[in-house]
Amino acid sequence: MEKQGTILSAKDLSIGYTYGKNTNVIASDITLNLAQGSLTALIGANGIGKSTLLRTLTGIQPPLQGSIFLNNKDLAAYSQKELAHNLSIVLTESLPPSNLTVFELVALGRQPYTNWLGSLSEEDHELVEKALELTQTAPLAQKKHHEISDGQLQKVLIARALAQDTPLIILDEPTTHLDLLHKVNLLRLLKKLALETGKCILYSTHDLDLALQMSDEIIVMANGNTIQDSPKNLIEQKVFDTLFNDPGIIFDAEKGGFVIQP
Ligand SMILES: Nc1ncnc2c1ncn2[C@@H]1O[C@H](COP(=O)(O)OP(=O)(O)OP(=O)(O)O)[C@@H](O)[C@H]1O
Repeated sequence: MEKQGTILSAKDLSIGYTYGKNTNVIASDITLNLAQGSLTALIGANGIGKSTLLRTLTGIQPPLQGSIFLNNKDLAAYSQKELAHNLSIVLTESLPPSNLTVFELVALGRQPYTNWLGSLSEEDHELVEKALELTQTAPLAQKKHHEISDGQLQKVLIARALAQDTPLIILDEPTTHLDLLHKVNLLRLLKKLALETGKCILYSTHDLDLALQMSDEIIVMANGNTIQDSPKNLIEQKVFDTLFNDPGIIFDAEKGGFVIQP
């Protein structure tokens, strides 16, 4: 039985790649539970398997073992259209060249609901405008998307996910390319959206100090195991002390951040 308010859960999950008869297991025994209205960070060293896990949780690649449930239904049983009504994905990759305005880009989030001509109903228009407002990108609406900064584009892509109106939003490294101020602003926005709209938001990041301060929960991928808990509990369990396997990178539990010994 799933916990109340659970949007996404995985049990005894193994993730990785198969080539013919060979299997490369990247991580196994992953159990996680993401609730409505929560902001969860996914952290771990380069190459540990964060993107592989996100690709598996979004149905882009199948799990090697175990089960994933989205809104109480097996992820494998979703059609593409149903999935687009339940899950939106924000990637950091640059967008293909186009002349779309910010409004048009955000309106693409309505595609799973529009008719084959892609014309927007009144409700679609309202949802796009609301998404622009929530992300404070309404003043950019008529600009071409290639005329805005990286920080603004991240917000616009989040607006597109909001316009898609799904209970779960997954973001792959949304703070990459941003300076500290814009990283903080983006995480504040995600936290506010989780709180005010009740959405379940999962994002991967290398900004550990920020993840510790801004997230409700953290999923830590480390060699051999994956743990999910609140930042406070993870600090108490000393999970961060051995994250990098380097005696010169020390976690200072009092400051709640990493200290480097040169
Ligand atoms: N398409 C693929 N086919 C086979 N192996 C892959 C593929 N993509 C990634 N891998 C391997 O899976 C492992 C985990 O990679 P992944 O990209 O999931 O890590 P990550 O934690 O997201 O890394 P980073 O923080 O550097 O983005 C790596 O050993 C990588 O070489």
